[in-house]
Amino acid sequence: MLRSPFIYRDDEALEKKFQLGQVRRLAAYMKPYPGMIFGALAATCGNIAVTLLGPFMVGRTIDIAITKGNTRLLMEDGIILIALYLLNFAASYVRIHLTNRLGQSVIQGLRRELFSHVQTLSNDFYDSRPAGSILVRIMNDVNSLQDLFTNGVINTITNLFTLIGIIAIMLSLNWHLSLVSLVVLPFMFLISIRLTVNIRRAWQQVRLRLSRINAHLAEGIQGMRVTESYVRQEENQTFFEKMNRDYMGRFLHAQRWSIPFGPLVDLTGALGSALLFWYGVHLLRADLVTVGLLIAFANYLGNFWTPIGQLGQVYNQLLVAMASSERIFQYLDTKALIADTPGAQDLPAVKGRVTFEHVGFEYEAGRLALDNVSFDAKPGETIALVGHTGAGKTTVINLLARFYDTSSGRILIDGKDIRDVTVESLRSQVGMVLQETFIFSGTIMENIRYGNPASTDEEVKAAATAVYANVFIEQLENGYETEVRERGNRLSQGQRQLISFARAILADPQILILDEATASIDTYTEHLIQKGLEVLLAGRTAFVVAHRLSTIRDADQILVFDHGQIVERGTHETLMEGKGYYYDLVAAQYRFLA
Ligand SMILES: Nc1ncnc2c1ncn2[C@@H]1O[C@H](COP(=O)(O)OP(=O)(O)OP(=O)(O)O)[C@@H](O)[C@H]1O
Repeated sequence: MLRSPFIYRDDEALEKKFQLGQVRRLAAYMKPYPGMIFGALAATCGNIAVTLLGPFMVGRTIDIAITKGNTRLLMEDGIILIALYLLNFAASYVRIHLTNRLGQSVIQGLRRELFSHVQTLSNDFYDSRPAGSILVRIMNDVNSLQDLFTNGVINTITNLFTLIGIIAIMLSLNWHLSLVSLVVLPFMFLISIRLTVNIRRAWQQVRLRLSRINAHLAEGIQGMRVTESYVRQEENQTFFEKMNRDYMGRFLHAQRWSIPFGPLVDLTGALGSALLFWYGVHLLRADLVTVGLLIAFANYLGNFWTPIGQLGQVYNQLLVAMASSERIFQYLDTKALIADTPGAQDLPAVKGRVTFEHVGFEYEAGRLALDNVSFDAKPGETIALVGHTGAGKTTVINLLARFYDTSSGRILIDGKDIRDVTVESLRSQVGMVLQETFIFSGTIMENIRYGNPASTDEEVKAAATAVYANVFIEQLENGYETEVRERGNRLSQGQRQLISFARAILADPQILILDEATASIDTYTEHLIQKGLEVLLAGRTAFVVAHRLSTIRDADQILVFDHGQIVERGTHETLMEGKGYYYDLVAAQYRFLA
């Protein structure tokens, strides 16, 4: 059986208490659309008018036209009623159209803002949360605000006015009868608020179980190879079935809450009508009311339910929106750790000198990942960074690309502190070839062009040819137009690395960061990579987290890291002669990779 570590972390509450500040902040998103709001409100006035006037007209028709046999008036009232309901239809059409447009516009704007903000956030943000949770916020949390923006605001105004209007008309027609009719009102409120809260919570639990199943499935499918190799299918199946049963149980529980809702509403409505007619008949006998008035009251009573029910719904939507918007605002309020300092200027075209001056860095307070690191790389040099795992090599390149800022010391490019230049101008001149080359869905051509979107097909092909990637690309069934699916599953590690070389050539940065792939690559591709690498490194200042002895051997400087410090430096020859740390490292790690 899989135990607790495999139970997914439901880190987020599904609803939160009402908070006025948050509501105000949400409401501000509707500000850019005054036209739609006023249009929808105007249309809603049409609906309110019909709800208020309809029963009154029916009552009048019964009393004056039908009871007294006035056919002319009957015709007139008939035409007025038809006109009223046509108006209602037109008003509803316009209102629904406008509120949907409003809801979608707000949601689209919010999602755009969220995505563009998340794109500016620094690595520390992505380090601390799984991609799935970011995705959920941008999609699900924003979606869950949709109802509120689409119906919430306009419906609340409509419903409040409708209720006040109905009560006012009823009181003005006959206050005795009004009080009797209003007896059921508190029960209606109670059912609407209490029951729907429980129903909502029950369905939230269902959705939670469903998202756990989804998370488990996603992980299960991604990790299928590991599952198969450890023969863990049966355990996985048991765990999945447990989740499945849990989901079913929650679904049936939610159903049990939902089923009585409709009948209870009907029952309360029927009780109200019974009460109204029971008392009404007394008044009728005493000639205090007319039949028409009684029927008008019954209609008004029927019209109570919709606004009360909808107000209950808005209340529910608000509680859910509080939780979702809190999470959304949390992201929007997260400041990018790395941002342009005031007065930052563009980094001029780089020559390629890179200097680290007493650089120290800690990811977490108190744990130095780099400690007093200094070196100077001249334009065009290749600097190999070597050391045991966790020694600090990746940290050096993370700081150079300014994914993080140094905790102490400074980094200079051509003598300029990288914190004084704009992040964009820095990153556009520092190319990166990472171990795990990300391949986007699309063709090989598009994937290479990612390095420089402005390049022509010929330039893409020239770049691929320069790093010997053309050799394997031309053997694919559609050459450069071959579709590679998400993450490039159909390409080998070596082929992906060649594509990333071509990308980098196309981007043509003066400073290049290269994290060599460690995966074993067949000798032929290895040979291509070797030749491609020479072309790629030529004429650029390159920092290579090297895993091939050949790359290290050709480097102008080798920096040997241990526990965040440079413990040795020099060329392959001088370091080997020294028979120190590097010598041992090569003997232990790189012997077979030569
Ligand atoms: N995002 C992070 N948050 C916290 N600590 C980190 C983070 N990334 C790295 N570290 C820590 O910083 C230290 C240096 O890590 P770094 O990734 O620079 O090592 P490395 O030499 O590149 O190792 P490898 O060869 O395994 O990639 C390690 O102790 C590591 O645990």
